[in-house]
Amino acid sequence: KRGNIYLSGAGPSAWHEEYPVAKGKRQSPVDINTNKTKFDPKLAADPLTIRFSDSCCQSIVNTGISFQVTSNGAGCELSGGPLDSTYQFAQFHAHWGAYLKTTGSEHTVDGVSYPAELHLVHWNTKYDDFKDAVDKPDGLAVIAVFFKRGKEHPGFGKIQDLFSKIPAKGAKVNIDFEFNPGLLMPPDSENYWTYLGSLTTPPLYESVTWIVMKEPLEVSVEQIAILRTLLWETPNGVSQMYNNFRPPVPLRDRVIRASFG
Ligand SMILES: NS(=O)(=O)c1cccc(F)c1
Ligand SMILES: [Zn+2]
Repeated sequence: KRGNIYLSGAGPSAWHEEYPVAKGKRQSPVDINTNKTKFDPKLAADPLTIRFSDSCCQSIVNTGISFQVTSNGAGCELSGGPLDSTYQFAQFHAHWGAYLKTTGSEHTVDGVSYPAELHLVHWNTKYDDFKDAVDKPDGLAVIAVFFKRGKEHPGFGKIQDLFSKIPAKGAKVNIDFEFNPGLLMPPDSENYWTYLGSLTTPPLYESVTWIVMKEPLEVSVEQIAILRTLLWETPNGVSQMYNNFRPPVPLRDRVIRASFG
């Protein structure tokens, strides 16, 4: 189906036809070449403040390109570090690869992919709401957390238990248990890279301050597989959802800063 932005036409490499900004100066994701990142003591001096709450996740929806846990943002705010304003939590979703493949994440580190990447999306409260913020240069802040195969993550498993209830694009269910997205942060969330980028899906607005956690979060190999039990439409009909990631694009005239030395 035309609707699948990763599988219709030539996929991400064709997005520029409809969204010329795809070839812009601050696109995402990028490869994080750790030989070229620059430690910024200012980031260490003003630590990132990440606040989540037990009651901030209302529902989960199949967006047709990922799952999305949506929040009213109550008590979930992000400030400090590279941010000059307070950003409010809006949603989290993820991107992942195919069975037995190592690809799946959007950002890479020294050319290496992780099997999946979680995005926790926040909007700048200087704007009225997410929709107003989404296309402004300082509109969004997204925390990216790499998933790595390892021990099971029961917290994320609670969210994955809902996947069977959202089998198709547009399907949505309420989350009637307490879930604190803080569970999805890696043990050490002080070490991160940050740079100015964009949404990684159309419309690719250049509105995101990226905060990429250095430490991955461990989830089990089964949990990586369960991501692929979500379904999406493809040119050959409904099938398992995977490879919903944009590969890295040129860094252009940007330096990725590190909060650690
Ligand atoms: N994948 S992402 O850059 O986090 C993203 C894409 C589209 C909308 C949004 F709020 C976040
Ligand atoms: Zn994303």
